Amino acid sequence: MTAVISNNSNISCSCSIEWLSAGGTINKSVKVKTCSLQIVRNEFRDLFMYVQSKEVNQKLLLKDVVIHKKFANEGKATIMFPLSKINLLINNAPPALLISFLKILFIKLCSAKSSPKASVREKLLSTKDRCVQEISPVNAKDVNRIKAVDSNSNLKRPNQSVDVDLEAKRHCSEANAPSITDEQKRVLHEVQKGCNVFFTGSAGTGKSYLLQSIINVLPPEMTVATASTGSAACLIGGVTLHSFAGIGDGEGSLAKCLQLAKRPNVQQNWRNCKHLIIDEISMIDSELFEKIEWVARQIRGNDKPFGGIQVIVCGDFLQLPPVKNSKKRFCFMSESWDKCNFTTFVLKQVHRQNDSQFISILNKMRLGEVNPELTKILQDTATQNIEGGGILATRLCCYTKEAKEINDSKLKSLPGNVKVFEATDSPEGVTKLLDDCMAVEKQIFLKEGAQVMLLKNINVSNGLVNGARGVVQKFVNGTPVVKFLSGISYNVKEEKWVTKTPQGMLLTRKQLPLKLAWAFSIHKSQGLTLDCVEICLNNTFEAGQAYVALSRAKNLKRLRVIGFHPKQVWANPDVLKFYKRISLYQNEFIPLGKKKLSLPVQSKLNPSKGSIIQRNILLKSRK
Ligand SMILES: Nc1ncnc2c1ncn2[C@@H]1O[C@H](COP(=O)(O)OP(=O)(O)OP(=O)(O)O)[C@@H](O)[C@H]1O
Ligand SMILES: [Mg+2]
Repeated sequence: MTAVISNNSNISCSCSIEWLSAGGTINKSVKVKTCSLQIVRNEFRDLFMYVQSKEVNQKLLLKDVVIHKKFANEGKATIMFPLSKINLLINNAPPALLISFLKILFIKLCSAKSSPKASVREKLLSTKDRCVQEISPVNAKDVNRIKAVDSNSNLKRPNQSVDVDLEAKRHCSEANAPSITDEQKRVLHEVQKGCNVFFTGSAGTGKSYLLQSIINVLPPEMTVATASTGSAACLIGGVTLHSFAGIGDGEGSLAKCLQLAKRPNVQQNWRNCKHLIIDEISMIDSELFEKIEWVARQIRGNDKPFGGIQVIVCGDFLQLPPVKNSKKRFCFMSESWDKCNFTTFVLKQVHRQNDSQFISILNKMRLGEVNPELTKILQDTATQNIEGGGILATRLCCYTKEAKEINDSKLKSLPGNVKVFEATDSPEGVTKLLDDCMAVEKQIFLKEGAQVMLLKNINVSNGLVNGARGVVQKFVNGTPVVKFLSGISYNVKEEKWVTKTPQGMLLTRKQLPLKLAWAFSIHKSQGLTLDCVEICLNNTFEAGQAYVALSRAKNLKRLRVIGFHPKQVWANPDVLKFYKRISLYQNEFIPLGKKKLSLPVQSKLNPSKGSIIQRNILLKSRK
C-alpha cells in the first residue's frame, strides 16, 4: 500500500482567532481575511503552527489539539489549542489544499507521539542552536511510528472532533486518491498561477472532471462555478452563468443589463467573485459574453477584462453551438475573448470511451468527416441488440418535445397506477431556482416497468453511478426497486442535493435520484455519459449535434444508430478555423490574445482528409 505523501505544510485562508478565558469563554476574537498557516518544528522537534497575517502573528504549540474537520470540503475547519487557550476557525480555504494540510497535520501529530522527546531539563541545558524549521514531507519513519501507535488510547473526544491517531492511520494506509492526468495537471497549475485559462478537447477528455479539481484548489467564497445550461451546471455543482450574472435573459440593452446587475445581491456577488468558472462555453454566444464581460468591468469599477476576475472557461466548440444564430455566433469571435488573453490547452486523452476504433470514429465525426468505412460501421449498429434484462436503450432525440412525448406515452402505456414522488425543497419558494440547476425534477412519475436513469453516484464499484440505466421492478415500502444494467437491484432511496446560490445561501432538494429514460433530447444530454443509447439523427439541425449524441455512449456495443446518413454530420467552418489556430500550439501555453495567427494551408487537425471535411461544411451551408 502507498502512504499518502502530502507536502502541504502551509496554507492560505481566512480565519477567526478566539482567545479564551480559563473558564472557556471567549475574551477576544479577531477576524482575518487573509492569513497563512504553517506547520513548523523547533530544534527539539516540538510541533507548532504559525498563524501569520497583517493583524496577528501567533506561534501555537501543537499539543493535545482538538480538530473539527467535518466541513473541510467546504473549506472550513476548527483547530482548538487548549494549552494556548486559543481556537482557530479556518474558512475560505481551497478545499483540496485544506484536506491535504489537515492530513499532514494528523500524520505529524500522531508520529510525534512516539518520537523521542527532550525533557524540560534537557531543553534548559541544551547547547543546540535555536531554530524553527518547516516540517519535512511525510516519510517512511512517520508511517512506521503511526503503525505503532495504540489508537484506543485516545477515546474521549469532544463532539464531532476527530481522533488524530485514527485519522493518521487512515491516511497512511489509504491508496492515493484517483487523480488527474499529467495533461490535466498542466491546466490546473496554470489556473493556480492566476492566469485566464481556456481548455478544450473532444467529448470525454475530462474537462468537467478537471473542473472539479480546479474548484477544489480555489477559495470557495471567491469562486463561482457556472455553466451555460442548467444540466451542465448541475454536473459541476454550480449555477447557470445567467443566474450568476444577474442580467435577466441577457437580451436587454447594455444599460438594462447593468441596471439589473446593480441589484444589491447581484452586485455583491460580482464584487466577491475573484475566480469565475464557465463550463460548456460553446453554448455562450458572442454578444452575451461581451455583455457579461462589460457588466463585470462596470460593477467592479475595474477596466481589466471581467473587471480583474480570473476567468476559467472550458468546453468543446465542435459540440453544440449557442442557440442564437448571429453573424458573430461564437464567443471566441468577440473582442472580450481576445482581451482575456486566455492560456489555451487542448486535452487529448479520452476517458469516456476506451475502444480505440470508436474513439477514432468520434474524432472524425467531430470534425465533420465521414467516410464509407465509418458510415458502414454506424449503419451496422442499427440492428444491434443492446438491450438486456428488460432495460431498453435510451433514445436521443433532436428535439426536446419529441423526447417528452416518448417518455409520457411510454409511461402511459404501462399497466398499473402512476406513483408520484414529490421533492422536498428548502428553503421554501426556491423550486424555480432549483429546477434551473438540477437534473433531478420536482415531481417524478413512476410505474413498474418504467425505464429510468440514476442521477447520483451511489456505489461506484457496483456500477450504481450517475447515468446508469435501469428498470423499475417493484415498489417496496413505497420506494422503487430498480434493476440496473450491471445486474444489481437497488431499492432507491431519497437523496439530497445541495447547491449554493452566488449569495452563499444553501438550497437543498430531497428526491429520488431517478429520471425517466426512454428518451432524452441531445441538447439535454450534452455533458453526460450514458450506458445504452439509441440515436435517430433524421432531424439533425445543428453542427455538432450528431457528434454530441454519439459521444455520450461508452462503446459501440451499447449503441444503436437508426438510419445513419453522412449528411447528418457536419462541423461549423468558423469553429474549424478557430481550432486550426489552436492546434498549431497544442498543449502549449498560448496567450492567443489579439494576435491573429496566419495559418499554413494544410491544418494539423486533419492533414489527409481535408476534402471530406470540406464536403460536410458545404452541405451545411447549402441547408
Ligand atoms: N483523470 C481521470 N481519471 C479517471 N476518470 C476520468 C478522468 N478524467 C475524466 N474521467 C471520466 O471520464 C468521463 C468523461 O469525463 P467528463 O464528463 O469530464 O468529460 P468532458 O470532457 O467534460 O466531456 P463532454 O465534452 O462530453 O462534456 C467521466 O466518467 C469522468 O469521470
Ligand atoms: Mg463536460
